Amino acid sequence: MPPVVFSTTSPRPKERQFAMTMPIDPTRKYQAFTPVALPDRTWPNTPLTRAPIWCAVDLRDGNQALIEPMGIERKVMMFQLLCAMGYKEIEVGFPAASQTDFDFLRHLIDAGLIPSDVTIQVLTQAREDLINRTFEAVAGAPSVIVHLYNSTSALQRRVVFNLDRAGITDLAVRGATMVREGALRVPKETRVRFEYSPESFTGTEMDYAVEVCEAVMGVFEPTVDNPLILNLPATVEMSTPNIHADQIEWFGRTLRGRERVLISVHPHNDRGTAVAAAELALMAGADRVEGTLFGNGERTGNVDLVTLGLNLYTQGIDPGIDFSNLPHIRDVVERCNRLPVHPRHPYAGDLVFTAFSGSHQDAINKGLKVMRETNQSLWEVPYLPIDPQDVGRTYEAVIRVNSQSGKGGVAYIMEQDYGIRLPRSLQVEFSKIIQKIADETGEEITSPMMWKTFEATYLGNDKPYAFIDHQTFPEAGSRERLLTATVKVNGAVKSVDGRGSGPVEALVDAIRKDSGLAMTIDDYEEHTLRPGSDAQAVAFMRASLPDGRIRHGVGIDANIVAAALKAVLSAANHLAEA
Ligand SMILES: CC(=O)SCCNC(=O)CCNC(=O)[C@H](O)C(C)(C)COP(=O)(O)OP(=O)(O)OC[C@H]1O[C@@H](n2cnc3c(N)ncnc32)[C@H](O)[C@@H]1OP(=O)(O)O
Ligand SMILES: CC(C)C(=O)C(=O)O
Repeated sequence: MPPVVFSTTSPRPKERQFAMTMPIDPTRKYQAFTPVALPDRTWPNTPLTRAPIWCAVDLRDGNQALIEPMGIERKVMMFQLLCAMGYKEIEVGFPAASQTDFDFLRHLIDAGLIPSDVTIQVLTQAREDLINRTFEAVAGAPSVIVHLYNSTSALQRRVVFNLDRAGITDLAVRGATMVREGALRVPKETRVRFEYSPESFTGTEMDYAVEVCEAVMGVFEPTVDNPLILNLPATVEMSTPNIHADQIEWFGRTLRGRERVLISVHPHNDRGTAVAAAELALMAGADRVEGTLFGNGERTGNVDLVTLGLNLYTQGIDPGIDFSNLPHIRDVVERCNRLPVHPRHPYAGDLVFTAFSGSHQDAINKGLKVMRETNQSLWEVPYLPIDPQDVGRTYEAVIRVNSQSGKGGVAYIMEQDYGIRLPRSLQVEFSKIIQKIADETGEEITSPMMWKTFEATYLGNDKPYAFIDHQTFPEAGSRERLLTATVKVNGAVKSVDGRGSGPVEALVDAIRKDSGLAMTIDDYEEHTLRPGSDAQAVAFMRASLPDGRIRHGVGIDANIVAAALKAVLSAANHLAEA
């Protein structure tokens, strides 16, 4: 497979690179979109409660926009992915347009690759030769939607077809008639349904859009049981999503025989609001959505079916599509399209479950902890609109550390990756060390880098004192214990003696006698690193000098007393350095 490309554009001409002033007066070059008048719109008060009928058009609209259109192998891979995810209507191509599309369709049919509950959809223009070829291509398929389109917008009527409204209606009606007749020629076992798109619907006067669609309905004679799909494409997204929703509601309210059609939408993303447009269109009465995985498609793309589906899911609505292995879905789509999915793409991007910033990390960390501790099923974690595990991601990359991070992020990684629950005051101290490194390097601190720093700072700081062994003895006539520790002092092995109520206090006493370091232990915590009999213990000491300076020490050992004594020496070494 060729590598996935991240840049598909040529470099800009040099002289334009730094020109920051737009030379054109937009008030003279562009005009505001004229909305349809719908003051009594009802869609704003109609929440979404169920998934629409989905139609995946990756193999047609997505494919026609690729730098390297898919060959049969990639097409089969995409088709099988879409089927596995649960799409039941899949536009597989424009079979009359290219031999590859034709051959792919024949391969799907002849090799029996179409599941019995999946309907394939094929696109054709309103041209006799193309329609005839389309029917050749679909013969033998179990269930087909033949999708006829012609542009109806004022602009295209004028510049592309040089026809008036009546001329375009005539083109559509003739096309529909040819499609209806073509359907009579296919073998009986192939169930044929029809779809008509007044292409460039968003640039079409609404009264004319209704007029041409009613004329096409007159040919297909749909019924409630065998409805015609009227697909209303935002071939070019031209307005804010609310205006698009007004168009859809207006169309549905005006069309005669609304109950005999399924209204489908097909948003493109020219203004970057295709998802919103689709959602509001569904509120406005659309029954069906055509789109592609991750929004591949002409120019800025089609509406993204993954985002739409998971937006429903996160509102507690079953999208009817399986997104449980989104990394795999993304991988297949990237291989088929030879285009990358952006790291910030909703739900699927590499970085969408990752927090670098301190306050986000802190909140996520606390949220996950509450979820764990309370065993609650309702997902409520700050900054994470969905549980990453629901889409096949892990919590591994949820928190990553750079100069924007705080103690919460550091604590999370130390616990998650190394099982070390840093006490709060040590979190503060260690995160400052990490932040300094991140600031100085300007880079991310990966988990192994963090561990190396932790090790070097707290476990490997062996000057002047390094622990070797210890023994404790009761002291006759006293409740205190005597301790003899074998240590290295700046590399030389030596015994030091002290007394105290326990081994920790006794070692502090021994150090004071040996070096004069007037250290006291302010706090002490210890926990096992792994459950089991050979578990290691990790001990944390917070120690201070009389002048108020505070330092921490950490010790790890299979013996809990030895772990604590190592932590005392680690803290002593830091204080000696201070
Ligand atoms: C919005 C969309 O995505 S629509 C789907 C678009 N997809 C594609 O175009 C991909 C596949 N297309 C193709 O391979 C080619 O365009 C073909 C095979 C379909 C047609 O190729 P050609 O015959 O060379 O026509 P070409 O596309 O250059 O020209 C378009 C002609 O068809 C006419 N036309 C365009 N759309 C339609 C239509 N829906 N119905 C009838 N005629 C149409 C145009 O007016 C123009 O006519 P003219 O030759 O009299 O000026
Ligand atoms: C053919 C139609 C549905 C289309 O692809 C579009 O308008 O974008």
